[in-house]
Amino acid sequence: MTSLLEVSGVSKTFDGFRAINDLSIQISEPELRAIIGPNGAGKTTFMDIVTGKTRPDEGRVLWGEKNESLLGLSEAEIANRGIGRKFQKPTVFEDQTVRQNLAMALKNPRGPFAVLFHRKTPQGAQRIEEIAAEIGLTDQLTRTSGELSHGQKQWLEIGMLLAQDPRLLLVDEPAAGMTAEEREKTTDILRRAAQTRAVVVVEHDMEFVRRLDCKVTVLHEGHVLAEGPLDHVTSDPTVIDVYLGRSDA
Ligand SMILES: Nc1ncnc2c1ncn2[C@@H]1O[C@H](COP(=O)(O)OP(=O)(O)OP(=O)(O)O)[C@@H](O)[C@H]1O
Repeated sequence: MTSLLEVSGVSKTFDGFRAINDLSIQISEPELRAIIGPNGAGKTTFMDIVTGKTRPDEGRVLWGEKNESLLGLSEAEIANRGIGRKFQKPTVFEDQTVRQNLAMALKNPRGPFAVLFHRKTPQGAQRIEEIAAEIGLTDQLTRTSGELSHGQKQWLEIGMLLAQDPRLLLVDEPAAGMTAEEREKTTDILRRAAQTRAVVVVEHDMEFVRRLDCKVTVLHEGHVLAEGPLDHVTSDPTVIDVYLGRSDA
């Protein structure tokens, strides 16, 4: 495991309020990491900073073997480096089939016409089958995406991100609105995806985080409060005090 993303000493103030406060987080490759913390802890802002949506006031965000700074890059440039983000709400093309959605998302050879022709190549078709298997939608490939359940749409969107072959996948509250069975399948998908890449999951659902069975980072007031296995962080008195004991946890 080598360090893929290194966030160090990052701070961000909004209108005098310090949402991120001297935050340092390192993500390896491959790795599955869960980030938990009470409302307002800075989880979304952390992802906004990594993806270039929000510029920090200070600190470093370094990427890859060459320790490239992501801070001067646009959101598109950062995405091109191999950072994919899954927002809470699924955004698949509802009128298109599952196969068409995956075909559109496949990483294509660069060039103006490659996108048009790529879909028809045998490699593209094979990759679609592989991704469909990875997200458990093999038997849904010909279905119109709008007909899928909420969970299936979430998996399709994860598949569309996997099609881009990201080195780091940021996933925001994947379990929200899912049935228990869907949540279980989602943990399987994320765990599998994290065997070959870095996957960072922001989640409130503790049972979901437990099933992810990975290193957990607890954020509080924009700072890392505790880090380690779930049992370790959940037995930390400060974590219990600020997070687990609260009704919004
Ligand atoms: N663009 C912004 N302008 C002003 N304040 C902001 C902005 N973005 C975030 N904040 C504030 O920064 C703090 C951290 O917010 P953030 O959304 O990162 O927390 P979070 O841990 O993701 O919370 P939640 O679990 O509720 O999604 C909050 O107090 C929020 O109100």
